[in-house]
Amino acid sequence: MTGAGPDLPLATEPAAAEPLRRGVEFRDVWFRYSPEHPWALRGVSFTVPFGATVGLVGRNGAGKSTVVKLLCRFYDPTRGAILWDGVDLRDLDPAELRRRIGAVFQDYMEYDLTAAENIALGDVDHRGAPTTDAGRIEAAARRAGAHEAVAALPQGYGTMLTRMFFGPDEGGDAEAGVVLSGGQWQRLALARAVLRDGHDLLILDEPSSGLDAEAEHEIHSSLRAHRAGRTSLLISHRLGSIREADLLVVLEEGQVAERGSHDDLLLLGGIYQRLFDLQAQGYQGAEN
Ligand SMILES: Nc1ncnc2c1ncn2[C@@H]1O[C@H](COP(=O)(O)OP(=O)(O)OP(=O)(O)O)[C@@H](O)[C@H]1O
Repeated sequence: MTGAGPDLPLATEPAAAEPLRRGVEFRDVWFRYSPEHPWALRGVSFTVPFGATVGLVGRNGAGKSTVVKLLCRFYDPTRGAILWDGVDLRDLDPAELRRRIGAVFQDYMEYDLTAAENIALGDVDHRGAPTTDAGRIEAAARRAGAHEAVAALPQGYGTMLTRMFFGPDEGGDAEAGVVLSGGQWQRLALARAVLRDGHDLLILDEPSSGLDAEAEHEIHSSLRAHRAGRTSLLISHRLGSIREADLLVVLEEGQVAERGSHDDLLLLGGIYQRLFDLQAQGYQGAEN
C-alpha cells in the first residue's frame, strides 16, 4: 500500500511489525473523525484470527470503512486499542505495518500511470520504487482475473490510465489515457494486492457498485483461491459474496450488533437476516 496517512504520533522506538501469528484484535475501539464529529465507532471489539476470513457487514455509514482506515493506521482510535498479535498498532512503525497488509480500497487507484505501473505499486522496495518485473506483474494480474481486461486495452499493460472523461466527439485518445470502468479498476486494484505476495493480512473494501454479477463472481473465485490460508478482512455490500467468511461481524451505528457465521445470523433473525432477505428478493426481482 502506498499513500501515507495523516500525521500520526510515532512511537519513539517502534517495535518491529512481526509476521502475524495469532491475529488482529479490535479492543473496545471508539473513534470520531474530530471532536466536532459524532462517534463513528462506539466500543467495537472483534478479532480477525490468523488464517481466518472475517466479513464486515452493515448499512451505509455503519462504520465499516472506518474500521479499515484504523487498521491500516490512517488514524488512531480515540479510545481503546487495535492489537497486532497483542502489540498496540501505535507501538509499530506504520510503514512496516502497511507492508504487511495488502489492501484493495474503494476507489483507490493512481491515475496518469500505466496499467502495469498501477499494479506494480503493490510491490515497492524500501525506497518506495515499484517493481518493474513484467513477468510478476502479469502473473499477479492473471491470478486476480485482471489479465484479459488489461490485455484488451489499446496498449495492453503499457496503456496510460486517466480519470479524465472525454466528450462524445473526442473519443478516448490512447495517448492521453484510457478511462476504465469501475469493474476494471477493481480488477487492477486486486492484482496490486495479489502482487504483494508476502502480506500477512488481506483487506478488501469493495465498492457498492461497478461490478456486474459475473465479474463479481469471477473476482471472488480468484480471491478465494488467493486467500486460502491467509488472514482476510472483507467488506462487501453484496452479502452473497461474503457469506462463506468464517465469521461475519455486523456493524450498526458504529457498534457490533451481531456476529457469527452466515447460518448463525440467519437463525438469529436480526439485521443480517433482514439485509440478506432484502438482497435475495432484489436478485430475484432482477432475474424476473
Ligand atoms: N473523513 C470523514 N470525516 C468525517 N466523518 C466521516 C469521514 N468518513 C466517514 N465519516 C462518517 O463516519 C461514519 C462511518 O462511515 P464509514 O465510511 O466508516 O461507513 P461505512 O459502513 O463504510 O459506509 P458505506 O457502506 O457507505 O461505505 C459515517 O457517519 C460517516 O459519515
